[in-house]
Amino acid sequence: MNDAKFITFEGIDGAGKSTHLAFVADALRALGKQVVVTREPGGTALGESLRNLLLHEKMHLETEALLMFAARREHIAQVMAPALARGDWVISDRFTDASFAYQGGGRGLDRGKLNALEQWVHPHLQPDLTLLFDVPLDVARARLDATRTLDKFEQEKAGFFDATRTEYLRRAAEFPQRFRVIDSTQPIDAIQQQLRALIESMAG
Ligand SMILES: Nc1ncnc2c1ncn2[C@@H]1O[C@H](COP(=O)(O)OP(=O)(O)O)[C@@H](O)[C@H]1O
Ligand SMILES: Cc1cn([C@H]2C[C@H](O)[C@@H](COP(=O)(O)OP(=O)(O)O)O2)c(=O)[nH]c1=O
Repeated sequence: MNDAKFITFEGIDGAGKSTHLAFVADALRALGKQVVVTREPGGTALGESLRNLLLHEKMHLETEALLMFAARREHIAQVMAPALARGDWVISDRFTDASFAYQGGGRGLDRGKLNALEQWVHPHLQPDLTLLFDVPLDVARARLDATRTLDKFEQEKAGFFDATRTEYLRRAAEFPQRFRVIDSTQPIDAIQQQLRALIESMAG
């Protein structure tokens, strides 16, 4: 039986997604699942080239949205769809909710255009579970400042992340059946306990 599931990790930069990705993958493997861990933008050779442009070059807002979806089209064709078809679990560090949150919320691109791109690129594919790591902006900012050199998105101002976070939370309310909002101000251990329980219930 193909019990493959598609799980996405979302949140503003510094919320803690990457910290928990490997944990969830390991927990699933311990339950006997084959797991593919991937990320967006990226996940394929072409997608990683597009990621490099997207994270470092200035471009028109619509170019940015189109390239995000171009990378996604390739990612679905080469990695996600084949993995799900053979029964693997797919865990992606970001997916289309990020386009709605960053290009839509953060940059103000019309949601209708994003809906059209989503309908074009993946009319039938949606995550089974989307983990939204939610933190106030000042917490995320302090975590980023402490740990890394900032890319194009991470250098955006508070207003951008405020709008990004608001759009993520709006989508979580719109699609409650697949979203789980994780209070990412909790200690890492507490979050992982919660994630373990979720994964165990999902993996049956
Ligand atoms: N719950 C947490 N409590 C304290 N620090 C955290 C927590 N989650 C993540 N961090 C730290 O914050 C930084 C950014 O986390 P990261 O997982 O890279 O965020 P993201 O992938 O969402 O941008 C890392 O140094 C990480 O160790
Ligand atoms: C997938 C996606 C990512 N992004 C942005 C969000 C992030 O700032 C950036 C890269 O994501 P991410 O992999 O989370 O960055 P990092 O490795 O630094 O944690 O791309 C969008 O703006 N739209 C999208 O559709």
